[in-house]
This record gives sequence, structure tokens and C-alpha cells, in this order.
Amino acid sequence: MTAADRIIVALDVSSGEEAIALLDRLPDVQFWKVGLELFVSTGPSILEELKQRQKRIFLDLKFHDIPNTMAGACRAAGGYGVDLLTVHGVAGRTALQRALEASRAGAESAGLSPPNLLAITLLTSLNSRDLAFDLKVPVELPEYTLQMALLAQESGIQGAVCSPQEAAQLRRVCGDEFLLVCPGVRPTWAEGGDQRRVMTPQEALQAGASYLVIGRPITGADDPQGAWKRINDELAG
Ligand SMILES: O=c1ccn([C@@H]2O[C@H](COP(=O)(O)O)[C@@H](O)[C@H]2O)c(=O)[nH]1
Repeated sequence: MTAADRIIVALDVSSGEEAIALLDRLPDVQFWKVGLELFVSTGPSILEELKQRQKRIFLDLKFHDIPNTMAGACRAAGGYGVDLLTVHGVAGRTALQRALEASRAGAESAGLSPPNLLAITLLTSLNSRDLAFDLKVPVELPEYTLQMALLAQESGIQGAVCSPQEAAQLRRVCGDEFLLVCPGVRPTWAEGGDQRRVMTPQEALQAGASYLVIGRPITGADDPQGAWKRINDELAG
């Protein structure tokens, strides 16, 4: 797999028209992430558009609910034929297990391959201070994200979403087969925005990330294709 194959670009725009304009401007991107903003706007039609273009799809809807509701949502999402799908680890063991079973059942009913499920460990927009003082979680951040990843792994989930800052530890403990998908990736020349736990693309891959999720540094650039190429050139160099 080339470095370019390991970059998932976040299609965070508010309409199908804007999304299609970006797909047209970035023909080399093979793996796209559809998140809440776009999916709530377009519904599944954007997934069909991506499939027609033979793109890989990360459906990042971050389900977090009681087990029965998680299962229902994952059954429906399993029928979309996406490659990756997110749920929140804090939904708990039963919800994660039900989500996994349901996503497989949904895919099977549709005659499709099931998505790989990813558990969110701790959003990359949060830092240690947020965890301790606002969320009142009385464990250190690296320990918390590790426990979330282990809970996901014990529940049969195929991977986790984590910051690249935790990737090395999670890779060591969870092993080579466990997918680590890392947002919070910023080239040195890009603004951090609301991300709090960041690393550069090179650092993130060296730390053990399976995939990097990069949005605004590419899609918000004046020249998205130039930004995409610059990141790939930096990774190749
Ligand atoms: O912990 C998380 C989980 C998901 N995300 C998503 O990744 C992208 C990042 O976009 P940037 O523009 O590169 O910041 C975005 O769609 C988030 O919803 C995350 O950032 N952190």
C-alpha cells in the first residue's frame, strides 16, 4: 500500500453539490470519509456517488446509544457497502457487540461485505485537561484511550479511532492486525483548528497509524489538489 492509499480525506461539506465539486477537484483521492454534516444533508445518495466513482468509503457517523438502537443503526449502515464505520467506545461492551453483529447481518442481507467497525477512543478535539476537569474522568489520557481500544478489541471490533499521539502505545498493545485510524493530523504548514492532539502525517505513520484522516488542510486549501500533492510529496520524501 502506498502512502496515498493510507490517507482518508474528510468530505466535510454541507451539500451534495459541494461534495461532488471536491470529488471532481481531487480525482487522485481513493478513500473518502463521509461524516455527520454531509450525511445529514444528503443521506445515502452521497455513498452511491462515491461507489459509482469506485472510491473506498469511511462512514463516520459515530453511533453512541443504547445497544438496541446501536444495533438498528449498524444493521442499516451495514447495508450501504461501506469499508469503515464508527461507533463510540463509551457506548459499552454490550452495545459494541450488538453493533458488530448487526453490521454483519445488515451486510449479509444486502449481499455485501461487512464494514470494519472502529471504536472512537477519545475525540481528538479533547485534551488531558478536558478529560480531567470537564468530563471528570479520573485516569490519565493515554490510559483512558488504551482501555477504550482494549474494550473495543475484546468486543470483536476491528479497530479504533485515536489521535496519532496514542498510536504507538495502541499499536504495541493491540497488535499489528488492529486498525488504528487517526484524525488529528496536521502538516507543519496547516492550522490546527479545533484539533488538540495532533501530529504531522509522517509522525502519525511512523507511530503506527493504519490510516490518516485529513480534512481541512486539504479540502479547505485554496488549491486542494496542491495540498494533497504536497502532503504526498512530504510523505514520499
Ligand atoms: O476523534 C475524532 C474522530 C473523528 N474526527 C473526524 O476527522 C475529521 C478531521 O478533519 P480535520 O479537518 O482534518 O480536522 C473530521 O471529519 C472529524 O469529524 C476527528 O477529527 N476526531
